Amino acid sequence: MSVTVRVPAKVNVQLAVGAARPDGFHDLANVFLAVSLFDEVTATAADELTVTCAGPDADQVPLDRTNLAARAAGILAERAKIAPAVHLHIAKSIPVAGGMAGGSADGAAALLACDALWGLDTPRAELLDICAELGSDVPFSLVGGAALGTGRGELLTPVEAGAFHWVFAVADGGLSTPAVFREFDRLTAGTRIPEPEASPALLAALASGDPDALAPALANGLQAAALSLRPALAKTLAAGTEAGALAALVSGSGPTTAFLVRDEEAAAKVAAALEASGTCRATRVAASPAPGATILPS
Ligand SMILES: C[C@@](CO)(OP(=O)(O)O)[C@H](O)COP(=O)(O)OP(=O)(O)OC[C@H]1O[C@@H](n2ccc(N)nc2=O)[C@H](O)[C@@H]1O
Ligand SMILES: Nc1ncnc2c1ncn2[C@@H]1O[C@H](COP(=O)(O)OP(=O)(O)O)[C@@H](O)[C@H]1O
Repeated sequence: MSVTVRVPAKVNVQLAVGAARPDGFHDLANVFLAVSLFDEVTATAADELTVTCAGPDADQVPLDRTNLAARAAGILAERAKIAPAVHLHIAKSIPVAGGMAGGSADGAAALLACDALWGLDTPRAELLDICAELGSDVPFSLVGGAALGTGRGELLTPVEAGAFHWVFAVADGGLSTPAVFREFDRLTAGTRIPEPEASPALLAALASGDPDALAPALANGLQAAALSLRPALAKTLAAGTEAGALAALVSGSGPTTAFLVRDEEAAAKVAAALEASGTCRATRVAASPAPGATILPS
């Protein structure tokens, strides 16, 4: 018997970053938006916990117990006092280490798939607790749509979002999330860092579904740090803007870059121009909001 769960990538339409906390994390006002790039995780009964992965970036995905899908299965089994007897197969489409929460997505998907496979019927609140234990981004991967994440990003409040169109430029290689936060600390050392707060203008623009209102409100507090570690991303951002994107920003901790466009036609044009510019490895077109982790019919 198998259970397959489909789970979306995310872009952060606002990422306000506070000062480093004593536990090393940063308080955030993190406005997450799920986009229609999906991984699929299939859980199949097996003798022991194993992970396989397929897709263009599969060679960059760890297959041991550090894989977030494996960690999710391990934590759920331990709580239920059963053996994690499952094979997890990840059909990977979300860029790896790209600032689109692909590992988090697989963690949330594996949790939902194992819960169904093992017939545990774990309450939603408990699943969200396990997600928060796995990582700051993981609760959002479970719920999808659009949400404001506070605390380290794990405390979610749903927000309203109209439909938007996006192009993503995938960079060569990844960026380490902790390294980008460390670079943020270095760049802001000695400055007063305000408490992170969601922008009312951004939330109103998101709800309106008007890309011309959303474009000037997009803001990523980690962008300067990502650009400092990967200066070539500035060329990618410029290439997308020159091709007619309404706005360009780094997705989360990067190095994937995100381009807000008016419609599907503009998306195809901007994607083609980005590919021709030679400033990225590949492009992906997507729409938002996308649903969170969902069990597919068998
Ligand atoms: C930056 C964001 C934006 O959504 O995602 P990515 O763009 O990397 O996908 C997130 O905050 C990443 O969340 P996630 O990838 O789940 O991070 P975690 O596993 O919880 O933490 C990894 C490390 O990132 C740093 N970290 C993470 C979250 C946070 N609020 N403050 C931090 O300082 C810490 O150094 C931590 O040890
Ligand atoms: N299922 C997974 N898919 C991708 N990466 C994973 C997974 N599990 C653990 N990782 C590790 O997490 C790191 C960050 O990957 P990812 O979640 O894709 O990026 P980001 O944190 O930038 O959104 C990877 O470099 C990899 O070592």
